[in-house]
This record gives sequence, C-alpha cells and structure tokens, in this order.
Amino acid sequence: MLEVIHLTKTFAAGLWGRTRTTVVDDVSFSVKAGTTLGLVGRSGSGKSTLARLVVNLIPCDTGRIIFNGVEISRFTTRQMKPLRKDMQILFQNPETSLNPRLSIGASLAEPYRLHGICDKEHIAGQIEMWLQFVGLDTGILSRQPYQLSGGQLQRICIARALLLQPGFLVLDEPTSMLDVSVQAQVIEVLKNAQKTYGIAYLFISHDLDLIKACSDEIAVMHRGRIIEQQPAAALYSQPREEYTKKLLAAFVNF
Ligand SMILES: Nc1ncnc2c1ncn2[C@@H]1O[C@H](COP(=O)(O)OP(=O)(O)OP(=O)(O)O)[C@@H](O)[C@H]1O
Repeated sequence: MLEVIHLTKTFAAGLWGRTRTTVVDDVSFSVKAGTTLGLVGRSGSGKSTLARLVVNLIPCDTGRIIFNGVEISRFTTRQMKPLRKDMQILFQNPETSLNPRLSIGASLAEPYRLHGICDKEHIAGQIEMWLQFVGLDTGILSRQPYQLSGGQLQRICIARALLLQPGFLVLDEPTSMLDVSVQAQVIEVLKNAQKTYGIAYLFISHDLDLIKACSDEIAVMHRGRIIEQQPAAALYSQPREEYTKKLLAAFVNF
C-alpha cells in the first residue's frame, strides 16, 4: 500500500534562516492494506512533519514515497489530485479542519465536487450513509461548524475523509482534543471503517495505551529517526532500545 524509503526533510533554522535543521532523518517503513502502523514519539520528534510528507502535503528533500506501486515523492499538486481520493489525512483539531463559512452539508459535499462527482441525488444518499456510519443524523447537515461539539466535528471530519473511500488514511493525533468517553467512540468508528473497507492507517499519538490498542506494528520516533519498529505486543513486552524503555516507563508513571 505505502512504502517510505530513506525519507529526509530539513527546515531553515536560526535567526536568519541560514542554517538547516533535520526534522525527518532517513526514515523508512511500510504500511500494508488493512493494517495500522502506530507512530509514537515525544513532542517535537517529527511525527506531524512525517505525516504531512507521506501524503505529499509538503515536499521531501530526499527519499522515496511509493503508493500502490507508484512513486509520488516528486508529484506536483496537479499530479496528486487523482490520488487524493485514495490517501487522506485526519488532523487533531477538527475546529480548524473544516471551513467555518460552510455548513456541515456543504463541507461533506465538497470532496465529491472537487473530484468531479456531480449527481446530487447520489451525493445526498452517500452523505446520509456516511453520517449514519459515524453515528450522526442528517439534522446536523444545515448547521455551521461552531454549532457542533468537538466529538461531533471530529466525526464529520472522519466522514469527510472516508467518503471517497481512501485506501490509506493518516491519523495525526485524531482524538487528542477530545475527552476520554468521546475518544472511545471515535476510535470505534475508525476501527469499524478499517474492518469494513480494509483501510491502512498510519496512526500517530502520544498516548501509548491508545497506540497499543489500535496498531498492528509500532514505530518509535526520536529526533527525526525511527529508532525501533516491532509488532505492537512485542514492543511493549520486549522493547529493544533504551529510549523506548524510558518512553514506556514514563507513560506508565504518568
Ligand atoms: N514549517 C516548519 N519550519 C520550521 N520548523 C518546523 C516546521 N514544521 C515543524 N518544524 C519543527 O520540526 C520539529 C518537529 O515538529 P513536528 O510538529 O513534526 O513534531 P511532532 O513530533 O509532531 O510534535 P507534536 O507531538 O508536539 O505535534 C519541531 O522542532 C518543529 O518546530
């Protein structure tokens, strides 16, 4: 599904931007269809930058990204457009992910329009089906984003990410802005979507319990590098790296 090979990203740094800091450093991994790769690491380790790189929202400096057998690393926005249907990203903050000026219905209809799907009846039926899938009813369609709770908004963002049926979805801290009971409902929706549609996830979180519950494999990121990757259960029972041991211990003691 997705293969990332020796990916590197630097940003300008220093007062005058004359030096460069490496934020993603020689990262390689792959995600198979229908599985979840969890990505953990402390704040600032480069997780969100990696998330944006793999779906080509920002360009990499070096390395390769291969999606369904096609190398997309140097694709332009125009070349990416047909692929956007199949690879989506869900951000942590649903409030800033939706256009505040559009009603919920218009926000959900937008991806269809952008991808040239114009049959209004078909779109209405599909939106209704996806709302049901994420546990919301159609009464919500005429509302504006500010009239919804954080949990409702994140479900709308999930519906919006899923409605063109992507094969791959990056989840960048999808529940970190939600309270615990709502978190569980949102995770359930994501798990159902994976089971029903065979979607591959790259799941980024600080929350090690959540990552353990949701991932097949887990990669640990530290200062821009993936320092360890193991099947989920093995990472917790037999972490290989000192850094991973400290990360797990800090979480348990938290
Ligand atoms: N556009 C940018 N220009 C310069 N530096 C950046 C840019 N984006 C991110 N960085 C820097 O890259 C580093 C990694 O940031 P990133 O957001 O990827 O980390 P993260 O692991 O996702 O952190 P968090 O968990 O807090 O979101 C940080 O030091 C950040 O300041």
